[in-house]
Amino acid sequence: MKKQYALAFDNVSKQFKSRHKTVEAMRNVSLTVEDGEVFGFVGPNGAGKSTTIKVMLDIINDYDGQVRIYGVDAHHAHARKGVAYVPESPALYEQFTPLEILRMALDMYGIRRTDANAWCMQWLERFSVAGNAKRRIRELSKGNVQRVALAHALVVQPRLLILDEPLSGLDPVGRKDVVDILAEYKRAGGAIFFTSHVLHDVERIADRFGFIHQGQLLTVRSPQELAKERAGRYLVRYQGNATDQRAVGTIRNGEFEIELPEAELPAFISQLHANGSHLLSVKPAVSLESVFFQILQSTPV
Ligand SMILES: Nc1ncnc2c1ncn2[C@@H]1O[C@H](COP(=O)(O)OP(=O)(O)OP(=O)(O)O)[C@@H](O)[C@H]1O
Repeated sequence: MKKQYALAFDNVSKQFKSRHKTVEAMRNVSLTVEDGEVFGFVGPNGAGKSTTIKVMLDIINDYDGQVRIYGVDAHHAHARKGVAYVPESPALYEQFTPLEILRMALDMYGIRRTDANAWCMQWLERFSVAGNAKRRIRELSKGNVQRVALAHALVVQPRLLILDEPLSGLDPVGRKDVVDILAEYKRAGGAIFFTSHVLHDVERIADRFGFIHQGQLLTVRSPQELAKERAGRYLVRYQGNATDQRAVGTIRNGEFEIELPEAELPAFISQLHANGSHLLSVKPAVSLESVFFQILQSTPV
């Protein structure tokens, strides 16, 4: 029997044409996400991440290739049965309360529960916004709106959750809470497709990462493969002169950061001392962005 994927992109291309130029937002993208898998879609601004999501949601429907959600062509609305989506900046009805919004989600998905109110409150509590359950959305902070939007997605217990930059707008505590909830959802068998242009806490729950650049899926890697690529690389922070072209900008006035392989550390540190700079810290490089740039450098686009 043919395997049924949560998501299957087959050779998908999308161009935006204007009078002056053509942008290839997706170029022959093929990828699959298994049921229960967490797939991180990573790429810089303008890489094609939102376009990919809009294709899944059929907001963009004039593309080449085929997209299937649980085996159903994404052009059909019923492909999105059991699929929930949270955009980067959720636009929830401002005049409603979080509790009303979650109740509406249950109605929209045709979910009837005798304990509907308690069930919704449970999800608002889970996202630490139960105290705001009866205030209007327009009175809530951006971070709390984001939490309500995530609760609104999970209250219907989707089998696939599509998240555009899920942690943007959340403080560190909020990010940890959300990642814990998503990890729980994954343990219960849920699949997630999330986009990110900066990687952070959410990467710990991903099973695989796809790297997109200029509409092209460059590679798909597991966290284990990425960890191997990061091994032996260090992030050096120092104060003083930008002694090396590779330093990635000022962190604060006069502070710099550079990523180096272990073999180059001693020479670099001696050079810092020699020109009067001060070493602030040396830590193993853990940023997925740095791996992304390595992939970019080693992949002909
Ligand atoms: N409606 C549109 N008309 C014309 N060009 C578009 C349109 N939507 C997207 N693009 C272009 O397609 C490319 C991919 O855009 P997309 O929004 O998918 O990138 P992204 O990876 O989501 O970026 P970001 O991280 O900034 O949200 C960009 O060059 C963008 O300018």
